[in-house]
This record gives sequence, structure tokens and C-alpha cells, in this order.
Amino acid sequence: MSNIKVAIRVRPLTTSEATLDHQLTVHMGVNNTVHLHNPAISKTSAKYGWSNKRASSQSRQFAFDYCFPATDGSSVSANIASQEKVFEELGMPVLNSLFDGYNACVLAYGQSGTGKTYTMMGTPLELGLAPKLCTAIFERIASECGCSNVHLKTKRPSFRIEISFMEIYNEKVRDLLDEHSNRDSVQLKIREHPQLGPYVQGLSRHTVEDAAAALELLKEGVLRRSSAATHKNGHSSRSHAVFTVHCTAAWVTGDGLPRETVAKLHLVDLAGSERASCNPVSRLRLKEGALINKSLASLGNVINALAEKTSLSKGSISTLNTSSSSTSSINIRSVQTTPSASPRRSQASFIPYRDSVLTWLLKDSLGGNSKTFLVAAISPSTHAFKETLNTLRFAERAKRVVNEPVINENASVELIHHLVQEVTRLRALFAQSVESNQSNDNSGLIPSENISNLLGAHHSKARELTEDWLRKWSREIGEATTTVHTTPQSTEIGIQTSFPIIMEDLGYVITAKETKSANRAPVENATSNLETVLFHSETSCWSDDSLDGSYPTEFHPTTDSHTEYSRMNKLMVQEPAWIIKPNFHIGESLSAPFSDSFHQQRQSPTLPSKKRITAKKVVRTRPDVRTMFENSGEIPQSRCSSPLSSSLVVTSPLPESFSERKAFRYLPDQAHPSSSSACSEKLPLDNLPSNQDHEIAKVKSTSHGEKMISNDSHKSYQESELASSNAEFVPSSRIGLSSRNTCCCHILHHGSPCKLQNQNFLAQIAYQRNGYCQHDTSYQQSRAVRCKSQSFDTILRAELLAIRRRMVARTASPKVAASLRYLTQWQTDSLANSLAIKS
Ligand SMILES: Nc1ncnc2c1ncn2[C@@H]1O[C@H](COP(=O)(O)OP(=O)(O)OP(=O)(O)O)[C@@H](O)[C@H]1O
Repeated sequence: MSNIKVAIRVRPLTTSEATLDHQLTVHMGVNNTVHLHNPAISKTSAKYGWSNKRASSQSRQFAFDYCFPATDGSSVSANIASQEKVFEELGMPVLNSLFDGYNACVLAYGQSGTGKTYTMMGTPLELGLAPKLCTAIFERIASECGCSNVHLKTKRPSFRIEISFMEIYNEKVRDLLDEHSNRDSVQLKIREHPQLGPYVQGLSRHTVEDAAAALELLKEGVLRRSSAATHKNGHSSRSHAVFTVHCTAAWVTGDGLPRETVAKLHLVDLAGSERASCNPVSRLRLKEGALINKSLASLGNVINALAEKTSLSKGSISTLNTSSSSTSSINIRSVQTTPSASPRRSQASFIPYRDSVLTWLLKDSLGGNSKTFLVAAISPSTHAFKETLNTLRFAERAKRVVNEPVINENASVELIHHLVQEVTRLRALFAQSVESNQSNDNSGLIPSENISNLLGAHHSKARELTEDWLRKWSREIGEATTTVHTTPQSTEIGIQTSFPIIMEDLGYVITAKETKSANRAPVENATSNLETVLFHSETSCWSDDSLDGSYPTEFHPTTDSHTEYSRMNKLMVQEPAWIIKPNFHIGESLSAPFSDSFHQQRQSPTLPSKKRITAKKVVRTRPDVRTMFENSGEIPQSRCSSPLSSSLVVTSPLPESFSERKAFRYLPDQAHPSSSSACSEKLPLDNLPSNQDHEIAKVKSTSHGEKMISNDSHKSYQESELASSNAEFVPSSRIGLSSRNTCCCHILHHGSPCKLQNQNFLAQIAYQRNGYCQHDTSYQQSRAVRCKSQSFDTILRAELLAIRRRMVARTASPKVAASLRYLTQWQTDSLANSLAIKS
């Protein structure tokens, strides 16, 4: 049970009000009290010597849960509650409720022009609750995905966020996210689901993967919303707007049980109440105003009825308490059906939700399953005294409304939990039964076969439902995105680590990729699937953003491309393998045998070292990069890596003239201060392109004390590099980033598209471990990734440990070890330690 929480927000006097010398009527006291008095009346009573009665009837004091003042009474602009403060005090509890699985609702109520829209939507410079919440939701998702044990969720949850946005204009519901809808189009109907409550039939729901997408939808809807100039507000909302965020969270608990919560958040910006006496600009405005007032009156009636109901139930409880002190055996039912109380109660128990579209739709939020917050917006001006008093009275009544929020668990998940409990109970019963069989005491016990049958049935039902749920959840998330792939369902997690090495006069960037398959039984077998390692190593690579991931026709490695492709898919599912072409030997660093499976697969235990890569054909490289090479007379010997990770990578050794110094022009001196001394020793940075400043400017400090260059900055850096005529060699994003010792994480899922938050999550982990991470944007764009989230936790943790181990293994070659100084600190340390151990 929780009461509606009420906040009062006072807007500052407008410029015209201040110019016209409007007096202030509202003052905030201690403990969230609001004092309202009418200075005009006080003055008049003093002047004519009236009794204080009239003046005091115009002076009231209220207490609320939150107060957001606009003035301290002495100056207009001082002490104004900022949008940030409102978000912190109201937005954060709302956010917490949503992530705990509760429905939540924020209603902005008040006279026209008092700041409802300002509070809910804000302005471009001062964002309101809705945009701030959109951003915060995705930040929370990223953080929940990034750390364990949040809200007792022992496995990291995965989320689905959907958005809908509607307005109630003249008692008609309209979808604000449907570009074809307009005020004259067919109105949407409200229906009521026995369990889920009222909903709008045919209202579009949009799955969003990041805050930007959510904000875009919000903006779109706000632009479509009906508004007009009125005498009170130049941009007055003529409809009630309801922005809804549906948040579904799914995770697997420590004991392997699925959990799924489905919560929704309504952000309601009501149209402003207005006096009918105020001259309407047109007949249309008059009609709009009348319907707005009508629906607000219905809202008032619902609030009144609910407040009354609360008072009555409190009365019942106090009656019960008094009676029970005298008669201990009295029961609640008998008190509630006391004849004298019943007519009033039955009247009060009827809540006129259906009197208006607004109240019907908000049924859950008003006296139902929701944690509701009401923001009553008021004007401090004497001229609005009456409306302000009405608003405060309304808010005071709303405070008495009691809601009954519950965590909204998915029904089938609840059933699974119930079955599992039942299985535990039956097991105990079974043990008891067996014991008593042994002692030949069968009195009162159910025969053990019966229990065993029931146990078996329950167990298999629970397992079946869990599997269904896992399938449904991953499919649902897959369906949420637009790209659909028909390749077999398989889930992999890959980690890519890149670092430069120098062999003779050639610089290479080594990109080591590891991909694991976890497609089967993601929960139970995740750990064992870790052994299914698909290791892919290759030399320097240019990622070709223009490649869409389709198999290039020119690709002629030793095996037929299609066979290769299907083999890859198969391998991902079934067996560990090394994907290294015989003609793709890049030096002893990667020739070291890494696993037994490698020997089995390749037969030749070691690859010849220091052999240059010779590819049969030049595959597509970025046209600009190619042109650049052609101009300089150097055609890169490129090859295309197998479509291991769905994102095709065009690889190439660095060209002959790509000298050491040039190769390391892009080293992370600025990005990784720890490695800067090592770099600058050997690689003077005097030849850095002038636009490096641009890049450096965008290097962001992070909480880890290290610096990270955003993708954007890198992109623009790269673009400016391309534009620069004296550029001799233009690295693609991958090479550029690779030379920064990045560790990129890919989650690969053949068959369904990517969920950004999961990538964020992995990238975040990678960053934490490696000090730097890259978002593979081309990958995000071109290919779909979806991983069954419940396997992330186990796989990734082991993955990160494994990559560390493997990095150590690579130090078998002193040449590679020499390149370690360019790796980030933790890598360097662990590898150096291992070298020391080996020597
Ligand atoms: N707390 C505040 N601080 C600064 N300016 C505010 C505040 N509240 C409202 N305003 C300004 O007051 C004007 C009216 O606000 P707004 O449009 O939000 O009112 P409203 O209650 O939504 O009106 P209506 O019901 O007519 O749509 C806007 O210019 C807004 O920027």
C-alpha cells in the first residue's frame, strides 16, 4: 500500500506579471509546507478594519511530500527549484520503481500556464522529467548490465524498453507516434484486460534500444501534440498527453530460475484547467476548454471518491481496533458489513473511472497497481489565487489516495516458481515416504510412487516452461529489431584484441579474435561451452564499413567460400577450431600452438614464422584507402577474413613502405598516458597530423582516471585525415583503433539482431578490464547481434579470464613480448609477469 505522493511546484512570476507588479501569494515553509495567502484581501481587511475572519479564509496552509519553490518570498528568481532537483527527487524514485518491477505514474496537474509541460517535457535547454527519465533508463540498463548483484539479480538482466505516446484530445485517443494519425482520424478505443487493466487498442509500441531513439520518439510525439495559443499561455497544451515506457526485465536467478518483470511508467502531462469566463480565442478553443475541464472534473471526482474510500477504510480499521479491544473474537467481515456503514461505503466504493477517457485509462495509476506521483503546478501570482487554492485542495485530496502497487511478474514465470516450490515440497515428502517405507510405518503417508509421479510431472513441466520462456524471451528480443537473418540460431561471444608488433622493418597489427559458441542451453551449459573456442588470428586489418557482411565474390581462400561459411557456422556450434589459412602466416607470435584442437585441425603443429602473407586476390578495401595506396604505388595485399563474426573484415599486411614510425603515428600516446613514455622514446611525434589537436580535444576523461576516445571523435579524426592532402597512409577505423590496443567485444548471434545495451555492457566490461574499448559501430549497423542474456554473466567472466591467459601464452615469442609495451597496463603487467616466470 502506498499513498499517492504529491509535489507542489511553483513557477516564477512571468515577466509580464512581474512588470504588472503582481504580488506573491505562495510561500514555502519548513517540512514541505505551502502557505497561501491573498495579500490583496489582507490589505483590504486592514484598510476597512474587517475582522480577520475574511482574511484568514483567504489564507491556508498545506503540507505535501515535496515542494519545489520558485521564490523565497523576497526575490522572484532566488531559490528556484531546478529541473535537476525535480528529477532527483521525483525522477529517481520513479526510475527505481520501474526497475524494481512496479508500475509508476507521474501526473502533472494545474491551471493553464503554470508549468506542467515545463516540468514533464521541459525546454531544449532545461530538460524535463520525460527526457531525463529516458536517458536515465538507458544509463541504468547499462549499469545493471555492467555489474552483478543489482537488486538481488544474481545474473545480469536483459531489458526490453518499449514506448508509446498518445494524447486525449476532446475525449478522443490519438496515437502521437503514428505519422498518419491526425485529429480527424478514427479514434482509438480503450479496452480493459481482466489482469492487465485498461489499455488502448491499436496504440503503437516502439521498441527502443537507446536513449537517443527514445528521445526522438518523445520529440516526434510532442511535435504532433495539439497545442494552441490561449490568453494564459502562448503555447498551451490542448490535450492530455500520456507518454508510456514499458520496461521488461528478464534474468535468471542464482538458483537457475527465470525471472521476468513487466512494468510500465506513465508520464502524464494534463491539459491545463481554465476559467470558462476567460475570453476564448475561438469557438474551437471554447469547446476544447469545456472538454478539458470536464475530464479534469472527472479526475477530481475519481480522486474525491478514492480519498473518501481511504477515509472510510481507515474508519473501519479504527472501529475494528476499538471493537477488538472489547471483543477479541470479532472478525473484519462483520465490521465491514455493519448496516449503518454500508450505504455510504457502497457509494464510496464506486469509483467513476468510466466518466472520462482520462480516468478510465489511468485507472491503474489512481487507486490501483502503481506508484503514483502527482506534481501540482501553481502560479504564485495574486491574480491566480483562486485557481491556486483549487489546485492545492485537489493535491491535498490526492495525497489521501492509497494505491496498491505490486511487482509485476510474468504469469508463466510465476507458475515456474510455483512448480519449483512444489517440487521441493514433494521431494521432502518423498524422502519422508521412503524413510517410513523402510521403517514400515505407512500411516497417513501418500505412497512414494504417487509422490514420485507427481514430482516427475512437476519437474518436467517446470523445465519445459523454463525452456519455453528462454526461447520466447530470446525470440522476443530478436523480433524487436528490424533486421532479420535466416541463418541458424547460434549465439557466440567474441572478444577481439589488437596490438601492434614490429618484425624487421614491418609493422603489423595483430588482431586476435576469440569467439565462443553458447547457443545451446545457455544457462546450464554456458560454462561447458566455454571450452568450445573458436580462435581466429590475423594480421593487420582494415575494417570495411561499406561491406554489408555479405560474402564477397572475390573471396578465394584455400577452401571454397560457401563451404567455409557453412563450416564456420557448424564450428561455432560444434567444435573448437583454428581459422587460419595456410597462406596466412604472420609470424611466430601466432604460430605458437595454442591448443590441441589446433594440431588436430591443421595437422601442421607450427606455422612457418616470419612468412609474409600472400593472398590470392585483393578483396575490397575501402575505396578511399585503396586509391590512396594506388596513388602511392602500393597495392595492399588484402584478404578477407572468413565471416566468422558476421562483420567482414578486410585484412592486409601493412604495405612495404609503412615504416615503423608511420605505423605508430597512431599510437595511443594521448589515449594511454601510461604508454606514452615508451612510445615517445622511439617514435617522435613531430609528424603527427595537425588535426590531432582535434582528436585530443575529444579525448574524454573517465572515472577510471584513464582516457577514452569516443568513436565519434575517432571518426571525425579519420575523416579529417582523409581530407588532408598530405596524408600518406590513411588507416581505417580498425587499424587506427587497433593501434590503440583496443579490446573490442562482439556479441554475435546468427539469426537475430543486436541489442545495444548488451553491446554497451560488453564494451563496458572491456573498458574496465582494458582501459579502452571500442564500439564496433560498423558491426552494430551491419549485423545483428543478440545473445541470450542469461549466458552473458558466466561466459563473459570466464572469457575475460581466458583472454588474459591466452595473452600470457603469446609471450612465448620475445618479439611479440617486445610489442607489449604498447599494450595497456594490465596486459603489460600480466604478460611481463608471465615472461619473468618463464625465464
Ligand atoms: N518552474 C519554472 N521555471 C521557469 N519557467 C517556467 C517554470 N514553469 C513554467 N515556466 C514557463 O512558463 C510558461 C508556461 O509553462 P507551461 O507551458 O509548461 O505551462 P502549462 O501548465 O503546461 O500550460 P498549459 O496547460 O496551457 O499547457 C513556459 O514559458 C515555461 O517555460
